[in-house]
Amino acid sequence: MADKKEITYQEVAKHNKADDCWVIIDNGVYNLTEQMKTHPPGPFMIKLFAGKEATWLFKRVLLHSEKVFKNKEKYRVGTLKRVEGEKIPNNSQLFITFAIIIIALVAFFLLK
Ligand code: HEM
Repeated sequence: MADKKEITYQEVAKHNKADDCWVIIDNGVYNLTEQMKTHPPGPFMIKLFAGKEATWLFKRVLLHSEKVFKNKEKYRVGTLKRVEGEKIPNNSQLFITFAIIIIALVAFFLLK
């Protein structure tokens, strides 16, 4: 079964481009190359996590319905083979920092 295929982080990290984008959500590895092109807020949100861990933000986006959670299984390429002590990059903090700066700028210009 394709689902059982074990994929190392080293392999995921190679798929870090706009035309070849794999992400990690929980223990699954997903090929979101096609979904990135049609992603409602734009490709940027998914591109930021290309070849990386995306679980934290993916689960917190309230606009991600049950359907999105279920549908993602169609894009699953395998299961992540975790290696003890291996650090997997995650750009959630970068996203949050970026969002806070934008919100602060908007608030500044609206309230001044
Ligand atoms: C602030 C960040 C994000 C926003 C506002 C956002 C918003 C959305 C919206 C509105 C949809 C459509 C929902 C629907 O059809 O019911 C969607 C779908 C989806 N999003 Fe996001 N998203 C964000 C980040 C991410 C991230 C980080 C990932 C994974 C790396 C991701 C993966 C997906 C996937 C796989 C779908 C389903 C696409 C499909 O089946 O065609 N999103 N997102």
